[in-house]
Amino acid sequence: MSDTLSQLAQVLEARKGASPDSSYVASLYHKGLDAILKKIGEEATETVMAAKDGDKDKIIYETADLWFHSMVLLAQQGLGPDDVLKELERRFGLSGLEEKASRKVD
Ligand SMILES: N=c1c2ncn([C@@H]3O[C@H](COP(=O)(O)OP(=O)(O)OP(=O)(O)O)[C@@H](O)[C@H]3O)c2ncn1[C@@H]1O[C@H](COP(=O)(O)O)[C@@H](O)[C@H]1O
Repeated sequence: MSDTLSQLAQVLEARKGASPDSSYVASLYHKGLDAILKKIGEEATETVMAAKDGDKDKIIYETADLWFHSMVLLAQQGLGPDDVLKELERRFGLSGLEEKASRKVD
């Protein structure tokens, strides 16, 4: 897993013990699942709008917001980015793309 995702996941885990007044992430945990899902919906919509505008910088910014809030959801559910990466790796292996990708490099 990327160091950034791994380190962010550790911070998100640590925020479970923080006061809602001291941290944005802790305040989201405190508000609960619906508040986290609302943020994911908003950030997904903003990502779509950025793509429709063809604004690459904004696509990156909004996708980062979307990934971040998805990671908050994973943490709140007792999951982490490694669970999602394992699923992607499983699909990658199943489709034979791994083999095709390595052949392309050769
Ligand atoms: N990566 C992020 C990150 N990305 C986005 N955000 C927050 O997500 C929110 C995005 O919401 P919007 O785009 O709707 O902007 P907004 O209008 O300010 O938000 P709202 O007032 O509507 O909530 C903003 O408040 C951002 O600050 C983040 N907040 C925190 N992190 C990481 O999480 C770590 C822990 O954060 P804290 O819990 O705040 O210490 C930090 O060290 C960062 O690494």
